[in-house]
This record gives sequence, structure tokens and C-alpha cells, in this order.
Amino acid sequence: MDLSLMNKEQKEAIQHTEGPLLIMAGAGSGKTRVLTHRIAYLLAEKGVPPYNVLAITFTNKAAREMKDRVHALIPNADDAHKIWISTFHSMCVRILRRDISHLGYENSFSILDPTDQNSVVKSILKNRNLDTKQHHPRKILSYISDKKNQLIDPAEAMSESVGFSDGLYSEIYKDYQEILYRNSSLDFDDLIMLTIELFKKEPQVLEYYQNRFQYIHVDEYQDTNQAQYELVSLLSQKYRNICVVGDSDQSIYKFRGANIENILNFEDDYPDAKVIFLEQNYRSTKTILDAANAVIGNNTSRKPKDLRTVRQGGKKIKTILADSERAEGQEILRHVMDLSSKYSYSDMAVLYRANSQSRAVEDAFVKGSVPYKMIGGMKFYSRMEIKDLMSYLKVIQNPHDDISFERIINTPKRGIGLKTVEKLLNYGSVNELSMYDAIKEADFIGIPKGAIVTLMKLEDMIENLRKKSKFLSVTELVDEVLEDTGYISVLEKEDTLESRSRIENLEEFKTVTREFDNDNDVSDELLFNFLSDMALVSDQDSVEADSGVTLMTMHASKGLEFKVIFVVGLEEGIFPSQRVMFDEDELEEERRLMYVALTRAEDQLILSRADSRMIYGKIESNVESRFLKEIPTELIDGGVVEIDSKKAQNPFAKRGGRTHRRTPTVLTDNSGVTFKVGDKVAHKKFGDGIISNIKGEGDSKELDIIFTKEGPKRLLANFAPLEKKE
Ligand SMILES: Nc1ncnc2c1ncn2[C@@H]1O[C@H](COP(=O)(O)OP(=O)(O)OP(=O)(O)O)[C@@H](O)[C@H]1O
Ligand SMILES: [Mg+2]
Repeated sequence: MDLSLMNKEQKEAIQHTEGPLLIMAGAGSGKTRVLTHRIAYLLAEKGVPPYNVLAITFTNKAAREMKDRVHALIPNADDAHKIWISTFHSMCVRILRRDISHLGYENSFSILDPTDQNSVVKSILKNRNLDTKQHHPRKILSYISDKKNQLIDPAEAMSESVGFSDGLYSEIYKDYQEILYRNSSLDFDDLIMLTIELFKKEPQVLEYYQNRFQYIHVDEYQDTNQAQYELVSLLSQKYRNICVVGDSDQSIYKFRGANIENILNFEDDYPDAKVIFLEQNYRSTKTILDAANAVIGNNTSRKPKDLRTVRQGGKKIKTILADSERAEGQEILRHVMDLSSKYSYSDMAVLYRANSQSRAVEDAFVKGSVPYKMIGGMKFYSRMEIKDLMSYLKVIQNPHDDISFERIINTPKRGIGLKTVEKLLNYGSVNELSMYDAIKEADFIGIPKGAIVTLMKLEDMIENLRKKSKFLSVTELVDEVLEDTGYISVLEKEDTLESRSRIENLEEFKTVTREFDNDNDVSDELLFNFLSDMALVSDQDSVEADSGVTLMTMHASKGLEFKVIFVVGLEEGIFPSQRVMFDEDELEEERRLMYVALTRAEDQLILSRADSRMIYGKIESNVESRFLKEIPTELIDGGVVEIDSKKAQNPFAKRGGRTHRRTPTVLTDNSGVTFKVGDKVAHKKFGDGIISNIKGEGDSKELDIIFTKEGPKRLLANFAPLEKKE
């Protein structure tokens, strides 16, 4: 295998195949690249069978990328397919799918998403007559998650609880776990906790996987939690060929139980471990790396390390100071459009601290017709119609999933009242039956005749769909579900703006299923695999096509790289966030997050902040983030661009010493053309239309246009690719 493109340390790491190996190195030094090459090397040079190799990544996106890269290095595609490259969660789904029955769960278990978890906790609180305002479900769920990540079960949590609320939470945890068990449902943390439980209870199962995974790799090891650590330790005990890579400066998941000690103590765990440091960064320009190193240098609890780059110089860092979040969004749009002559949209990413910050940027992009994709699939999947459809699919897969069944029992409306639902639930919980099974005994429960007939029909329909699911693709199954349940026809009859957009979303969902169908053959496991995939679309993952500017949280950007990175909202109180300001440890974690964000950039960094912004409905002013101040001024482009959205701006004017170029298709009032209500216009993407309304001033000026084909849209006058028609 050709390793000539790797440096000396990288080569050493690739060729050290036997025994424990730790690669500790800064961002962009090729850690992930070493992993992929090491896997290829094991197969090509050491004759290791592909099924003996395991690689664990932090996100599904990273897993997909690693698979692609390994495929490219290994000539035999079949071999590449046999290597397990996955996240902790999807690995555990596969293991549990085979053997979870040892723990009393059904092999067809469901996976709960955060919304489902929330409704479980709410129902427990209701049963216990507790107020959700006083006992916030989110707080309880994070308690439960903490316990699970530390592998503490309800009994243990109860026995070691101190004080009233701790005691109460541990009891809720017990209820929660019982409900999940009854529903044969698992939450994300269960996937790992139960796999460990399975391994401990059934040593022969553990041994099977130990023999199978003789070479184990873990990327981003600094962010493993206790449970994940234990899982890796169990699996690697027998052969001890364990290679972990990570960077303690990029540990950013403490809030989810990640334990930085796992990587720092690796040498204690494996005294015979070989340790390799990589010091050469291949990703970023010197300017970017100098900035990142300067920032992280302010953390006191770290070992300083050297990180150099071959890419000398580089463009200075640009900064934006806007007067509002809206102006910030528009200024980012302006930069994106400027840069789009040199880079493609997919070379750029906008990073923020919290998901809620995306809206202002999204608004600007929508109105400026800049394509973008959001990483954080939850948004799409938490829409009502998508949740309904998913619930149907989940019930078809696992009829004992009461959480999903309750959602669809009267959706679309079929005359099943709340009373009937409650009776089924109560009867089920007394007799340890799922609602689905309770229906079979509906006669004894005192459910009205008419409702019984309807419920029987519903069960028939679901049974039928289940049979079909064995020989249909997921897309075909989705069509059947929407048809048989009458879901689509109800929406079609409604024929409102809202119902139409719901139909569009369901169509959009089918692009997801189609993609899945293209990669997977029809089989008994197809639906299960699809639902597992969907459940694992975590907030790091995108569901949209691979084009457009990427919008995501800094957390989600870990491991990725882009030519141009925007970091927005660099204000005290936003980033670092208010919550951490007075806690030195948390502040250091926040600074590591800044380090992660900065080191995603290859060529150009653009850092922005707003003088004031709306937070929870209130206008707040924040001063410049300390992280921005920690960047040496000589690395920053002298002209801090001040944007005042109240004063109309001429985008051709010189500001901050720079001239803004515009793409020639943009003909706006600023370039001499005046638009007025009633004007006929042609839009590059949407075609012909008529202006129906004009609002705002300067950069914020908005045009409402009714397009012949696309209907009404609201666009930013200065950015919309519009031409006036005679
Ligand atoms: N020896 C090399 N020669 C050329 N390019 C390299 C070399 N090593 C790594 N690279 C490139 O440098 C970039 C960063 O590599 P990689 O993503 O593996 O770094 P990393 O250490 O995993 O970063 P992070 O800490 O951000 O996860 C990639 O584009 C990779 O292809
Ligand atoms: Mg990496």
C-alpha cells in the first residue's frame, strides 16, 4: 500500500497494528485520515479479514465519509462493505437487534426520539399528579440520561439518592424504564447501556463480538462517556488491538457525560500502549491556526502542544459588527454572495452556538435565494405529518409501541375518543398488555360497539400493511400507508395553504426513503433498518442534498472541514453563553468549542457579532465575546465592517476599505432600477411574477412577489436575482 503521502508519525501509527495505540493530536493533523488508512493497511498488508475490523465514529455523517474513504482505498467493494464503520449507537442497534431478547425485550424494539421521551415523562408526571412546570421534563430527562451514561440503573439510583427531589427523580426514572420496557422501546442512552448489560449477562455474546472485532478503532475518543468507555473496554479486552484517536482540546460534550479522563488515562488503562503525537496540520492556513492556537492557549488546564501548518500566510480574518441579528444575517448573505464567485456554496458553513440562532441567517438566505442546508435533522422530523407517518411505520414494525400507537389511533380522525384511549391504556397497564393487544379484549373493557368495530378495522389495516412491508420498498410502503389510512385524502380535501405544505413535506420525506431504497434491497429487515437509521439521524446529521451553504451548531461541526467558515453571535452571553460565565471549567469547555469552530476553516474565517439582538422576545445588547478578543489583532483584517440597517446602504459603496462586488444578475433599486407595486418582473429561479407589496428600507427592503408558477414569495430587494420586465 502506498503510504508515501503520509508523514513519518502518521506512517508509524498506520503500521503499528498490534496492541493498544493512542494518537493524540491537534485539529486537522490527519487523525481521521490515519484511521482510514490504517483500516485499509490491515486488510491489504496484514491480511486481516474485513469482518474483524470495527471503527467507531462520532456522527453518522462521519461514518458515511469514513466508509467512502475506505472504499476508495480498498479495491474490493464487497470487503469494504463487511467492515463495521458506525457510530456507537448504530453499532449497538445491530448488536441488540440480534440478541436483546436475552434481556426480555422484543427484537423488533422501537427507538424513541426526544419528543417521544418527553411525552413518556409527561405521562408519568400526570399519573403522579405532579406539575410539569415545577418538575420540568427536560430536567428529568437529563437526570435519566446522566444516570444511564454512568450505567446506574433505577434501583441503584434510588438507593443512592439524597434528598427529596433526587429521590423523586429516581422513582420517575424507574417508572420511565418500566414504560419503555413494556413498549419494547429504547432511548438513545439505553442502546449503549443495554448492550453492556447484555454483554455482562451473556458472556458468550460478548465473546462472539470480541472474536469478531479483533481490531477496534475509535475516532474522537476525547468525547466518550463512561458507558461508551466501558463498552470499548469490554470489546477490546480479549485481543487488545485498540486504536483510539483524539484531541483533548476538542472535548466539547461534557454536558452529555463525556469524560476527558478517558483519553488522558489511556496509558494507565493500557500501560503497554504506544503513544503517537501528530504536529503537522494539513487543513488550515497559518493565520487560522495562529488564531486558534492563541485562543486555546488561554485554557490553563491543558498540556500545551505544537501544531504547525504547511500552509503559510493565508487571508486575514474578517470581522463583522452588525447592529442587529437581522443585519448580521444580511451581512453574512452579502459575504456569501461575494465569495460565491470563488467558492461553491457547499464550501461554506455558518456555525452558531445554539440552534435558535439559525433563523436570522436562514431568513436572509431564503430571501436572497441562496441555497442552504441545515444540519440538525430534528426540525424536519418533528413536523406533525412526518411524526404521524413515522408513527405508522413504527407501529407496523412493532405494534406494541404504545407511544406511536397512541399517536395514530385517531389520526386521521376515525371517531376514537379520549375515553376509549384511556380505557385501553389503563387496561393495558393493569394487565401488562400493549394497547394493540388490549384491543383484542375490547369487549371486556367497556368500549362502545362502534369504536370496537373501528379499532378492529384499524388492526386489520395494520396487519395488512405489515404483510406488505415484507415485499415492498420503504417508499412503496409509505405510499400504501398514506393511501390506506386516508391520511393524504384528508389533507387533499382540506386544501389549505397548510395542508398543501404538509403534503409537500410528505413528498420530501419520500426523497429520504428513496435514497434509502437505492442502497438497500427489499427484505424482512428493511423497515427495521430504515427506522433505526431514522432514529439515529441525530442532530449532527443532515437529511438534505449535498449542496448549499451548511448551517449548523459548532458542536455538530466537529471533525468536518470547509473552505470558508462563518462564526456568528460572538458576544458575551451568547458565546460564551450566559450559563457558563462564572464557572472556570465550563468556560474552558466553551473555549474548546471556539477552538473546534475556528479549526474547521481551510482558507477563510469570518467572525461576526451584533450590537443588539432579540432574545426570548427582548432586545438585548451584548459586548464583544472574550474569545474574539483573544485573537491577536494582527491576524484580523483592519477594517471592522460596521453595518447599520437603519441607514440605507449602497452595496456598491466602499466600506471598511473594501469594495463589494455584486453578481451581474442582481438589478435592484440601488443599481438604478426602481421597483414599484404592480411591476412585472422575472426571477432567475422562480420565473415571471408581479410585485404585490414593498416594505422596509435599504438592505432590508423586501418585495412581495406573486409568481405565476411558484405562488407568493417574499424576497430581499437587494439580493433577489430579479429583472424588470416591460
Ligand atoms: N499527510 C497528509 N498529506 C496531505 N493531506 C493530509 C495529510 N494528512 C491529513 N491530510 C488532510 O488534512 C485534512 C485534515 O485531516 P483529518 O480530517 O484527518 O484531521 P483530524 O486530525 O482528524 O482533524 P479533527 O481534529 O478536526 O478531526 C484532511 O483534508 C486530510 O485529507
Ligand atoms: Mg478527525
